[in-house]
Amino acid sequence: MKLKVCGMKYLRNIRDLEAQVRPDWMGLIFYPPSPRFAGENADPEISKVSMKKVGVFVNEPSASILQKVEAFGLSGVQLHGDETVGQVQEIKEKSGLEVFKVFKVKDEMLWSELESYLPWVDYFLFDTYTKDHGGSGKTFDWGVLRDYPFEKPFLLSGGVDMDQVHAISELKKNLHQFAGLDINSKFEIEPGLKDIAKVKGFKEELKNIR
Ligand SMILES: O=C(O)c1ccccc1NCC(=O)[C@H](O)[C@H](O)COP(=O)(O)O
Repeated sequence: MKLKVCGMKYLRNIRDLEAQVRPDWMGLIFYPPSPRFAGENADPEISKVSMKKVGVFVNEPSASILQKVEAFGLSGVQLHGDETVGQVQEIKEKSGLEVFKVFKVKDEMLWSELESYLPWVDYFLFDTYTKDHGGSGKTFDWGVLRDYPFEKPFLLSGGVDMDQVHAISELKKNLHQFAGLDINSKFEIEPGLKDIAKVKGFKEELKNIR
């Protein structure tokens, strides 16, 4: 299973994550209202970190997204708001980077609404619906994913924690498109600062899931 550690903010914590865990991706939040906002007073050394860095954006104009791609050396873009298919296509075509399009789950999913995004995304990412857009620590009913109709791989997010490893393993048995997890607030000491030992323990657990 792949692992994305989202909401990283501090250079030292990022370096520890890189040295001790090296997940498939780390996420930097570029949404100013978030307590994990990484766009202000960011250490310029963050751009030199060799882990794959995904920028997380909420309804941000494309020009601003592409500027952050350059400034932070991003390898991917996560669109976490109500971005249109047209904007997702524009970001994919202009950046050529990995694109993660997020859909926030309330009670059910209208899968047909995702279909037109398929050509422009590398992964869908399913998170819990919240008015703050993300980082809620709340889990949605994963049963909604049972009838996921596409071959496009997806990441699961929203309050993911250590005690869900068994449920994750069960979900994976029935859904080969389930490619990985995106973790955040359940692995924090404070917003933006991750408990590296806990993240490392989670990655170890994921190794046993096929
Ligand atoms: O983390 C935030 O503060 C955040 C704010 C606005 C948009 C997205 C945000 N996080 C992006 C993520 O990908 C999180 O990992 C995801 O929402 C799950 O977070 P959590 O429920 O805390 O595990």
